Amino acid sequence: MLTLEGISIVQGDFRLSADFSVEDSTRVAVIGPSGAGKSTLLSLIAGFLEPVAGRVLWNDEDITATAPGARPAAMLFQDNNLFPHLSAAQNVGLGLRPDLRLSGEDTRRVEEALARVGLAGYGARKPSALSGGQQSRVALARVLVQDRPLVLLDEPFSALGPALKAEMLDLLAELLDETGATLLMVSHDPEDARRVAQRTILVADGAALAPQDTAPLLDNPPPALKAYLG
Ligand SMILES: Nc1ncnc2c1ncn2[C@@H]1O[C@H](COP(=O)(O)OP(=O)(O)OP(=O)(O)O)[C@@H](O)[C@H]1O
Repeated sequence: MLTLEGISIVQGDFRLSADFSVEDSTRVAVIGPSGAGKSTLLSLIAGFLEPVAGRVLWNDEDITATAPGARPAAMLFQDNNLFPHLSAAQNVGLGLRPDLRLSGEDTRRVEEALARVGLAGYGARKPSALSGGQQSRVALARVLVQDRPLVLLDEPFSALGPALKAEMLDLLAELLDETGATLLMVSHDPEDARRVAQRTILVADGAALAPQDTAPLLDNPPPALKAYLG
Protein backbone atom coordinates (compact mmCIF):
# COMPACT_ATOMS: atom_id res chain seq x y z
CA MET A 1 0.00 0.00 0.00
CA LEU A 2 1.19 3.49 -0.89
CA THR A 3 0.75 6.08 1.86
CA LEU A 4 1.39 9.81 1.69
CA GLU A 5 1.54 10.91 5.31
CA GLY A 6 1.23 14.63 6.07
CA ILE A 7 3.00 15.54 2.83
CA SER A 8 3.77 19.15 2.05
CA ILE A 9 5.57 20.12 -1.16
CA VAL A 10 6.89 23.59 -1.96
CA GLN A 11 8.10 24.70 -5.41
CA GLY A 12 8.72 28.46 -5.45
CA ASP A 13 5.40 29.93 -4.34
CA PHE A 14 3.48 26.76 -5.24
CA ARG A 15 2.39 24.50 -2.37
CA LEU A 16 0.73 21.10 -2.40
CA SER A 17 -0.42 18.92 0.48
CA ALA A 18 -1.38 15.24 0.45
CA ASP A 19 -2.44 12.86 3.20
CA PHE A 20 -3.95 9.56 2.06
CA SER A 21 -3.34 5.93 1.13
CA VAL A 22 -3.88 4.03 -2.11
CA GLU A 23 -5.01 0.43 -1.79
CA ASP A 24 -3.01 -2.26 -3.61
CA SER A 25 -3.97 -3.39 -7.11
CA THR A 26 -6.11 -0.32 -7.68
CA ARG A 27 -6.17 1.78 -10.82
CA VAL A 28 -6.30 5.44 -9.86
CA ALA A 29 -6.72 8.49 -12.11
CA VAL A 30 -5.17 11.80 -11.09
CA ILE A 31 -7.18 14.71 -12.44
CA GLY A 32 -7.43 18.45 -11.85
CA PRO A 33 -6.80 21.85 -13.41
CA SER A 34 -3.62 22.71 -15.28
CA GLY A 35 -0.87 23.71 -12.85
CA ALA A 36 -2.68 22.16 -9.87
CA GLY A 37 0.21 19.80 -9.12
CA LYS A 38 -0.63 16.46 -10.75
CA SER A 39 2.84 15.94 -12.24
CA THR A 40 4.36 17.22 -9.01
CA LEU A 41 2.47 14.54 -7.08
CA LEU A 42 3.80 11.79 -9.37
CA SER A 43 7.34 13.19 -9.15
CA LEU A 44 7.12 13.03 -5.37
CA ILE A 45 6.02 9.39 -5.44
CA ALA A 46 8.65 8.48 -8.05
CA GLY A 47 11.34 10.13 -5.92
CA PHE A 48 12.33 13.03 -8.15
CA LEU A 49 11.12 15.52 -5.58
CA GLU A 50 11.49 15.73 -1.80
CA PRO A 51 8.68 17.02 0.41
CA VAL A 52 9.35 19.77 2.94
CA ALA A 53 7.24 17.81 5.42
CA GLY A 54 5.68 14.35 5.68
CA ARG A 55 6.62 10.85 4.61
CA VAL A 56 6.09 8.56 1.63
CA LEU A 57 5.48 4.97 2.74
CA TRP A 58 5.34 1.75 0.76
CA ASN A 59 3.92 -1.14 2.77
CA ASP A 60 4.69 0.83 5.93
CA GLU A 61 8.34 1.29 4.94
CA ASP A 62 9.54 4.89 4.77
CA ILE A 63 10.81 5.54 1.23
CA THR A 64 10.84 9.36 1.46
CA ALA A 65 14.62 9.47 1.00
CA THR A 66 14.92 6.41 -1.28
CA ALA A 67 16.46 7.06 -4.72
CA PRO A 68 14.05 6.78 -7.68
CA GLY A 69 15.64 3.59 -9.04
CA ALA A 70 15.31 1.85 -5.69
CA ARG A 71 11.60 2.66 -5.30
CA PRO A 72 8.85 0.19 -6.15
CA ALA A 73 7.69 2.45 -8.99
CA ALA A 74 8.04 2.53 -12.76
CA MET A 75 7.19 5.85 -14.39
CA LEU A 76 6.20 6.86 -17.89
CA PHE A 77 6.13 10.53 -18.81
CA GLN A 78 4.14 12.30 -21.48
CA ASP A 79 5.02 11.52 -25.12
CA ASN A 80 6.61 8.18 -24.29
CA ASN A 81 10.25 9.34 -24.28
CA LEU A 82 11.41 6.78 -26.81
CA PHE A 83 14.95 7.30 -28.06
CA PRO A 84 14.81 7.60 -31.86
CA HIS A 85 18.28 6.09 -32.45
CA LEU A 86 17.53 2.94 -30.43
CA SER A 87 15.48 -0.05 -31.53
CA ALA A 88 12.17 -0.93 -29.88
CA ALA A 89 13.92 -3.73 -27.95
CA GLN A 90 16.67 -1.37 -26.78
CA ASN A 91 14.11 1.21 -25.71
CA VAL A 92 12.41 -1.48 -23.63
CA GLY A 93 15.78 -2.75 -22.37
CA LEU A 94 16.50 0.69 -20.90
CA GLY A 95 13.85 -0.14 -18.33
CA LEU A 96 16.08 -2.94 -17.08
CA ARG A 97 19.62 -1.58 -17.61
CA PRO A 98 20.23 2.09 -18.34
CA ASP A 99 23.61 1.09 -19.88
CA LEU A 100 21.86 -1.52 -22.07
CA ARG A 101 24.28 -4.29 -21.02
CA LEU A 102 21.53 -6.85 -21.20
CA SER A 103 22.07 -10.42 -20.06
CA GLY A 104 20.45 -13.33 -21.87
CA GLU A 105 17.74 -13.33 -19.24
CA ASP A 106 17.22 -9.56 -19.69
CA THR A 107 16.82 -10.04 -23.44
CA ARG A 108 14.28 -12.77 -22.83
CA ARG A 109 12.32 -10.45 -20.52
CA VAL A 110 12.39 -7.67 -23.14
CA GLU A 111 11.02 -10.03 -25.78
CA GLU A 112 8.33 -11.22 -23.38
CA ALA A 113 7.30 -7.62 -22.59
CA LEU A 114 7.11 -6.76 -26.30
CA ALA A 115 4.98 -9.86 -26.90
CA ARG A 116 2.63 -8.89 -24.06
CA VAL A 117 1.89 -5.54 -25.70
CA GLY A 118 1.31 -7.24 -29.06
CA LEU A 119 4.68 -6.38 -30.61
CA ALA A 120 6.36 -9.77 -30.93
CA GLY A 121 8.79 -9.57 -33.86
CA TYR A 122 9.00 -5.75 -33.81
CA GLY A 123 12.04 -5.52 -31.51
CA ALA A 124 14.54 -4.51 -34.20
CA ARG A 125 12.50 -1.58 -35.48
CA LYS A 126 13.36 2.02 -34.69
CA PRO A 127 10.50 4.21 -33.37
CA SER A 128 10.31 6.01 -36.74
CA ALA A 129 9.28 2.70 -38.35
CA LEU A 130 6.43 2.24 -35.86
CA SER A 131 2.98 3.84 -35.79
CA GLY A 132 2.00 6.14 -32.93
CA GLY A 133 0.03 3.37 -31.29
CA GLN A 134 2.92 0.94 -31.64
CA GLN A 135 5.28 3.50 -30.10
CA SER A 136 2.92 3.78 -27.13
CA ARG A 137 3.03 0.00 -26.81
CA VAL A 138 6.84 0.07 -26.73
CA ALA A 139 6.71 2.68 -23.96
CA LEU A 140 4.24 0.52 -22.06
CA ALA A 141 6.52 -2.52 -22.52
CA ARG A 142 9.36 -0.51 -20.96
CA VAL A 143 7.18 0.07 -17.91
CA LEU A 144 6.08 -3.58 -17.77
CA VAL A 145 9.53 -5.08 -18.07
CA GLN A 146 10.51 -3.35 -14.83
CA ASP A 147 7.95 -5.47 -13.03
CA ARG A 148 7.31 -2.87 -10.31
CA PRO A 149 4.21 -2.98 -8.10
CA LEU A 150 3.51 0.72 -8.68
CA VAL A 151 3.03 2.19 -12.16
CA LEU A 152 3.04 5.97 -12.58
CA LEU A 153 1.86 7.36 -15.91
CA ASP A 154 1.79 11.09 -16.70
CA GLU A 155 -0.64 11.67 -19.58
CA PRO A 156 0.79 8.67 -21.39
CA PHE A 157 -1.49 8.52 -24.42
CA SER A 158 -2.43 12.18 -24.88
CA ALA A 159 -0.93 12.26 -28.40
CA LEU A 160 -3.17 9.43 -29.63
CA GLY A 161 -6.58 9.75 -31.28
CA PRO A 162 -9.66 8.71 -29.28
CA ALA A 163 -10.00 5.15 -30.65
CA LEU A 164 -6.32 4.34 -30.23
CA LYS A 165 -6.25 5.89 -26.79
CA ALA A 166 -9.23 3.77 -25.71
CA GLU A 167 -7.45 0.68 -27.05
CA MET A 168 -4.29 1.52 -25.10
CA LEU A 169 -6.23 2.17 -21.90
CA ASP A 170 -7.96 -1.20 -22.23
CA LEU A 171 -4.62 -2.91 -22.84
CA LEU A 172 -3.18 -1.11 -19.82
CA ALA A 173 -6.06 -2.27 -17.61
CA GLU A 174 -5.67 -5.84 -18.86
CA LEU A 175 -1.92 -5.88 -18.19
CA LEU A 176 -2.34 -4.39 -14.73
CA ASP A 177 -5.01 -6.96 -13.91
CA GLU A 178 -2.45 -9.64 -14.80
CA THR A 179 0.36 -8.20 -12.69
CA GLY A 180 -1.74 -6.78 -9.84
CA ALA A 181 0.26 -3.55 -9.92
CA THR A 182 -1.24 -0.30 -8.64
CA LEU A 183 -1.68 2.49 -11.19
CA LEU A 184 -1.61 6.25 -10.74
CA MET A 185 -2.34 7.93 -14.06
CA VAL A 186 -2.52 11.67 -14.72
CA SER A 187 -5.04 12.59 -17.38
CA HIS A 188 -6.85 15.68 -18.57
CA ASP A 189 -9.70 13.61 -19.95
CA PRO A 190 -12.34 12.51 -17.42
CA GLU A 191 -13.37 9.78 -19.86
CA ASP A 192 -9.92 8.21 -19.36
CA ALA A 193 -10.63 8.08 -15.65
CA ARG A 194 -14.01 6.47 -16.22
CA ARG A 195 -12.55 3.95 -18.63
CA VAL A 196 -9.60 2.73 -16.62
CA ALA A 197 -9.70 3.90 -13.00
CA GLN A 198 -11.82 2.57 -10.15
CA ARG A 199 -10.69 5.50 -8.01
CA THR A 200 -9.74 9.10 -8.72
CA ILE A 201 -7.49 11.58 -6.93
CA LEU A 202 -8.58 15.18 -7.44
CA VAL A 203 -5.73 17.69 -7.31
CA ALA A 204 -6.98 21.24 -6.84
CA ASP A 205 -6.62 24.29 -4.59
CA GLY A 206 -3.25 23.23 -3.17
CA ALA A 207 -4.24 19.71 -2.15
CA ALA A 208 -4.25 16.21 -3.59
CA LEU A 209 -7.40 14.64 -2.12
CA ALA A 210 -7.80 11.02 -1.07
CA PRO A 211 -8.87 8.63 -3.85
CA GLN A 212 -12.63 8.48 -4.35
CA ASP A 213 -14.78 6.16 -6.46
CA THR A 214 -14.48 7.52 -9.99
CA ALA A 215 -18.05 7.37 -11.30
CA PRO A 216 -19.79 9.08 -8.33
CA LEU A 217 -17.06 11.75 -8.21
CA LEU A 218 -17.45 12.60 -11.89
CA ASP A 219 -21.25 12.32 -11.82
CA ASN A 220 -21.51 14.64 -8.86
CA PRO A 221 -18.35 16.79 -8.91
CA PRO A 222 -17.38 19.14 -6.05
CA PRO A 223 -17.07 22.84 -7.07
CA ALA A 224 -13.33 22.71 -7.87
CA LEU A 225 -13.84 19.74 -10.19
CA LYS A 226 -17.01 21.19 -11.69
CA ALA A 227 -15.19 24.40 -12.60
CA TYR A 228 -12.43 22.35 -14.24
CA LEU A 229 -14.74 20.00 -16.13
CA GLY A 230 -16.75 22.98 -17.42
N1 LIG B 1 10.79 23.72 -10.52
C1 LIG B 1 9.74 24.48 -10.22
N2 LIG B 1 9.88 25.63 -9.54
C2 LIG B 1 8.83 26.40 -9.22
N3 LIG B 1 7.57 26.09 -9.53
C3 LIG B 1 7.36 24.94 -10.21
C4 LIG B 1 8.41 24.08 -10.58
N4 LIG B 1 7.89 23.01 -11.23
C5 LIG B 1 6.56 23.24 -11.26
N5 LIG B 1 6.24 24.38 -10.65
C6 LIG B 1 4.88 24.91 -10.44
O1 LIG B 1 4.18 23.95 -9.69
C7 LIG B 1 2.81 23.94 -10.06
C8 LIG B 1 2.34 22.53 -10.35
O2 LIG B 1 2.91 22.04 -11.57
P1 LIG B 1 2.54 20.61 -12.17
O3 LIG B 1 3.35 20.45 -13.42
O4 LIG B 1 2.65 19.59 -11.13
O5 LIG B 1 0.99 20.81 -12.53
P2 LIG B 1 0.02 19.86 -13.34
O6 LIG B 1 -1.23 19.77 -12.54
O7 LIG B 1 0.70 18.60 -13.70
O8 LIG B 1 -0.24 20.75 -14.62
P3 LIG B 1 -0.57 20.36 -16.16
O9 LIG B 1 -1.91 19.72 -16.13
O10 LIG B 1 -0.59 21.70 -16.84
O11 LIG B 1 0.53 19.46 -16.65
C9 LIG B 1 2.68 24.90 -11.24
O12 LIG B 1 2.13 26.09 -10.76
C10 LIG B 1 4.10 25.08 -11.71
O13 LIG B 1 4.26 26.34 -12.28
